[in-house]
Amino acid sequence: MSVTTLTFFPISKPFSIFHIHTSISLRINPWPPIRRRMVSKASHSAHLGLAVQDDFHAFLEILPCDLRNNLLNEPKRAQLLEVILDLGRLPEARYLGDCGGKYLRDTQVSMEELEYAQNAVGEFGGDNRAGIEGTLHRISAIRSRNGVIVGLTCRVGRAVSGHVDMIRDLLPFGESILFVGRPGVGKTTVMREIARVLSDELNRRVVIVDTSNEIGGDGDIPHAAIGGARRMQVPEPSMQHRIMIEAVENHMPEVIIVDEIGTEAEALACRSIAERGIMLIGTAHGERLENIIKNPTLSDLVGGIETVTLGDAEARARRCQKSILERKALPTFPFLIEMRERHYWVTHWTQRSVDMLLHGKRPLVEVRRRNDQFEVVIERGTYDGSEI
Ligand SMILES: Nc1ncnc2c1ncn2[C@@H]1O[C@H](COP(=O)(O)OP(=O)(O)OP(=O)(O)O)[C@@H](O)[C@H]1O
Repeated sequence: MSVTTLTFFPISKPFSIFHIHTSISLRINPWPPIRRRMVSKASHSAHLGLAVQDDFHAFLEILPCDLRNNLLNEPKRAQLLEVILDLGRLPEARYLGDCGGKYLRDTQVSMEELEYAQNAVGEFGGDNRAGIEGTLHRISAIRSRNGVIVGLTCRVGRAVSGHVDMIRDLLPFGESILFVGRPGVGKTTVMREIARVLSDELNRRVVIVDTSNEIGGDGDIPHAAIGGARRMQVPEPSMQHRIMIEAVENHMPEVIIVDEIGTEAEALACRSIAERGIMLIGTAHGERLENIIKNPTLSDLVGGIETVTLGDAEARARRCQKSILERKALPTFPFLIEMRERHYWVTHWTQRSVDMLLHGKRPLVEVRRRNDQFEVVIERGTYDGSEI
């Protein structure tokens, strides 16, 4: 995969988020002309400036007894992503970033231990995922050919508050935002907090279409982390698009939040919802904007692409080939955020970035990151995307 680099404009004096955004119309140009840098202080002060709640004891309950103490006393507990239990193999803990993985004991996982874990969690859905009632943890199963569970990936779910400061300034405008990034980078976690901020602080009517109960947690009463946002459960993952439309038709939302947009039907449902003026907050698989542009199923989210044949004179004037790629329509999501790391995000104004990438140019983007004081710093830079 090609590496994307960013070059920054020099930083001048700081601006407050409020000052910058009150005077702009996002549909015309989201980046104000003289912005170089803006800073917001993280509003919470527990782990690294964020308030993190992880219901860790409930997570430990589903694991073999001898692993519990081991994990409870682990100094890297805040970085723990998931515990892997595979039949006949050593149980493993996986940590964020460079921390890697670690075996938790030197005896293999037994069938009894897997059965114990299965009994301790809720029912597995069509996507082979289950949860622990009242928590945000996600348990995913691997089955044998005859349907028996032979492996479990137990992911720690956390309610984090303060993380949304990375994009808090974008939320009041009601423009749809698509998050992309590698698995585990924190997309679902931030969507949960966005749901809370939009419903409780900005008083929007928010509906979460929660396909595997990952955003609102397991059980029929959603987790407090989503604030006053309402949550619609989805009986089968293949019905996600239908529930999205049902949410709009029956519950009059101003905002729809949906994780893992992955099929053409879901992409179409997003377009139809956006055309009704409803704000969408979603995630899609892919690490970069280019991945979405090149993905035939998902490219509609960023406007879609088509091949256009130019006349001889036009091609000569533009100094390009006669067949070129153009964006087909307005993007469903005016903003696309590449979550490169938990605290390092690249924000695209989708329409302009797609056009420029299709023309072989490097668009201007906003890089949002936390500095050493854990403040959010926003800088503008040119994006060095790979060739489309
Ligand atoms: N800001 C944060 N602080 C602490 N832990 C976090 C933070 N963001 C995410 N996590 C933790 O990282 C793990 C992965 O987060 P999350 O499920 O949100 O990732 P994701 O990008 O949605 O992954 P996937 O694409 O696989 O669903 C979880 O255990 C979550 O609790």
